[in-house]
Amino acid sequence: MQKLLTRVAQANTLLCVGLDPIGSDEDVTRRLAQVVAETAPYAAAFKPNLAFFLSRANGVQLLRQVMQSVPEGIPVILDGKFGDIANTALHYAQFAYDVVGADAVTVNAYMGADAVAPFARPGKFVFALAKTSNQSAVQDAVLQSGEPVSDFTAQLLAGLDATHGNIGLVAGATDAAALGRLRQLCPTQWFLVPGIGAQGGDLASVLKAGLLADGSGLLINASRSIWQAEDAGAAARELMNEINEHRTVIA
Ligand SMILES: O=c1ccn([C@@H]2O[C@H](COP(=O)(O)O)[C@@H](O)[C@H]2O)c(=O)[nH]1
Repeated sequence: MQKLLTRVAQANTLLCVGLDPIGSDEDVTRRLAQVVAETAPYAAAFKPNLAFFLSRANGVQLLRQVMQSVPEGIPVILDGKFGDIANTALHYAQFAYDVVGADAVTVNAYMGADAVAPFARPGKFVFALAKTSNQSAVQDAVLQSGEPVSDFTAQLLAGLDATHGNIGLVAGATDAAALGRLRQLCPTQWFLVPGIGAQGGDLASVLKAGLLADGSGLLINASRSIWQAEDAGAAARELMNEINEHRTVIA
């Protein structure tokens, strides 16, 4: 969290650059280096999605190469959506932190607190899925108590953050109303927000619903819209500026 806060303050950005590489091994190696170098000045964080690396024979090697190319001081969130019993989760955590060297991970909170806790190592950070950006998200299901699963999960994650101090939420940009409810339930935690760009989330509504009073608290992710842009640096800069315009209005 300290690394993220320092980066956000120094570079004045809430943009998370998603790395979902597609193409031949040769193209991907070159494009990854290019996208990281061109977007780094505008990135509060990078988010490589593990699936796009594991689908290649040299995936873990490529991921470690990416880690080395990220400039010092920019946090890397490994988007693995890990979720298993604690004994197994411990091994996923070792992979993410010790093998890859990530600063943070995404975790699936579906299996409960003990599945999240192994990732909450001191000095590391966890973004746990609370409300995903896909249309058929099961977190919209309503419990007998009358609250949606997403809100129940958010309360679980607020409790975990009170214990560990390093738990944030994943909240999709495609449902700003739900994101606003999560903000009520988790008034200080950081949210990682995918769904802007290719998935059509509305940036203004998301920022209005989720920004903290000091204009922080959200990491806005964009993957395909940057990866596929002719000029990745320009795409990142434009999105960062758009986010900052809204931050100025809201703060
Ligand atoms: O609810 C979620 C959780 C994670 N993701 C991931 O974020 C990026 C989004 O990519 P775009 O190209 O910007 O749509 C991708 O890695 C997803 O797996 C998500 O979209 N929604």
